Amino acid sequence: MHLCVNVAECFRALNKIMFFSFVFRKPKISPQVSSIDEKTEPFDNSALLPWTNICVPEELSRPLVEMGFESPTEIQRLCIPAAIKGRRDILGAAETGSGKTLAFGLPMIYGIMKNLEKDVPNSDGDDGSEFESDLEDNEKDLGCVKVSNLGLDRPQGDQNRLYGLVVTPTRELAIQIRDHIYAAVKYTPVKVAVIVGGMSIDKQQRLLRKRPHIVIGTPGRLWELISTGDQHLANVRQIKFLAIDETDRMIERDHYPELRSLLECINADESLVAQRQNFVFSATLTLTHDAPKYLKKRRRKMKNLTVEQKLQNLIDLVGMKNYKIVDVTQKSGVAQKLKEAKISCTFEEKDFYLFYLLSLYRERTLVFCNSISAVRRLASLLTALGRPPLPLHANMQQRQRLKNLDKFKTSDDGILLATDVAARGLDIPAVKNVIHYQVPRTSEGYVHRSGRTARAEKDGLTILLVEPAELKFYTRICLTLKREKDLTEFPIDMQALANVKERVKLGREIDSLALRLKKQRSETGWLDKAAEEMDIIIDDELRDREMDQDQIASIRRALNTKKRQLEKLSAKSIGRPTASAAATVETKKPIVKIAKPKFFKKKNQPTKVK
Ligand SMILES: Nc1ncnc2c1ncn2[C@@H]1O[C@H](COP(=O)(O)OP(=O)(O)OP(=O)(O)O)[C@@H](O)[C@H]1O
Repeated sequence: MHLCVNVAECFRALNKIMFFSFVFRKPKISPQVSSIDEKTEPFDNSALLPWTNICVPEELSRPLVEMGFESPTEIQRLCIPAAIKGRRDILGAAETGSGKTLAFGLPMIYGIMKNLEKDVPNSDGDDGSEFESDLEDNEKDLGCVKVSNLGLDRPQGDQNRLYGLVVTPTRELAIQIRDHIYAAVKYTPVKVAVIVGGMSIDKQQRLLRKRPHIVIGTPGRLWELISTGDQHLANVRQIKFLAIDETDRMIERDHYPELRSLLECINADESLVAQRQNFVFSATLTLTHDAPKYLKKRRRKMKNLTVEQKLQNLIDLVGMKNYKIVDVTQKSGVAQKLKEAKISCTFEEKDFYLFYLLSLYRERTLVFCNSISAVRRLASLLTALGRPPLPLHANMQQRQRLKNLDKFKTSDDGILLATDVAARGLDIPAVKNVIHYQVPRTSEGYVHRSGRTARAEKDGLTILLVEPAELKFYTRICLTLKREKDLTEFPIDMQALANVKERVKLGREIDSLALRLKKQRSETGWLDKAAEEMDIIIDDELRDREMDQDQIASIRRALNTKKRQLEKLSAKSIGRPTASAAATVETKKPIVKIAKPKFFKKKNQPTKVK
């Protein structure tokens, strides 16, 4: 009996550890050490110069060099000295994947290090530097770095107070920023934690009891914990550093009302606001556009802002002072190495083109849809076609979202099929192609979605599937991003497309038969169960059920036939295998100059599929 209990306990513990190992993933960076003096391998200090030259101290430069970051990126070079030396607030705009996280992360960590040096340790001399041994395994995994095992009964000295807050629009982005900052604080006593929705609030409260210096979170969960009186976050008004990533998105009207509440709360006391350093960053911070004509005059006026007006709104809302604006965005609005193309097609043809791209180019690809229902439908179709994608949308369990993201990162030809929840900030290595199954409704959406590829000086391709009803959105994006030329039409092998079309049609049939089967099964299952529970037999019910059984059998037969047909087709090659979609675009015809307003009329007639 005793043994049984122990085995059950072990099993429960194992389950718990496995859950935490991916929900609160331990950053992939090497384990934290408490001091740079503990370094084991000889280190060439001259490698630190590009960083120390821009005021980044050795403790912070060293992990960067160890990660292979030889020198700062442009945005980092322009922001970091002003923030560290000049203690300036920063409004930073730079292309996607250009290293904005460290541009605000490093000054924030530096500032906290200085505060910790200045502030007197607790009376018992505990400076929070003997840590991890006291923690349970899964708590270490929570990303609260080097935390001392303090209880709430301990007085909260400045060594263990909340200094910095980073607010981001999505949970995945918050976790990613935690990982970046975690890597950078390796040789410092700075502690970091992440607080996001969709995960156990109790565990996050426990995490906050460890008193991290930096809390990274999404507005909803942060505000929930602040409102319910969390003791560590009660200090939020006194934070000395605030970073709002993807700020333009975060302050959009009707989005993230909790962020506005949070800002009102922390801006209530003028004297505290004056002591705070603020960082406001986004790739589209300085992007402005003409509001669409269909909007009412007042709404149009509100949307038709100049860059100066847009930034001033941000400055006022966040409560910035002595700020520096650093805008190093490209004229095109997108990353320098990004190739752009489009496929003009009809609504019905989109599935064919999507499957064509995913079959011919077996590369890590992110497909964006505008709605959750589109993600669900395509996930089901692509699975039926034998190219199952990894879905990611807001209605999924957080645990599954993170699991799919992890799987995608490790699959060379993986497909992440996502809504805009994955559009901003996610830094997934080696994404080769971004496909917009539906044209994004805003230019910002296009820039950020496309920015999941061609990051950190790497190459990448973005392809828009444009149906006639979406031309107005496409035009608006081109005009806002000051395109003088129409995007290149992605070259299509028509024979391969015809092969794809046959398969997709079968795939659709299989998908719809499978759905009918599922529906029938659940209905019959319900009748069976109800009859069994009531212990009765009703003739009509029985007759219906028998008819259902016949129907089920016939659907199953049809389904199997279609599956066999698809299997046979799938054994044949679709077309010439091509190494990379980006290389295909290089064989493009000369690009067509944009002619407004008949921009799309002749040149971009949808391609007919035979
Ligand atoms: N100095 C550097 N040298 C090399 N790589 C760097 C450097 N700084 C950051 N990186 C890497 O570049 C990638 C992109 O950085 P980051 O996610 O901060 O970009 P971003 O500008 O915030 O992008 P987005 O606008 O999409 O949010 C990351 O993998 C990061 O580790």
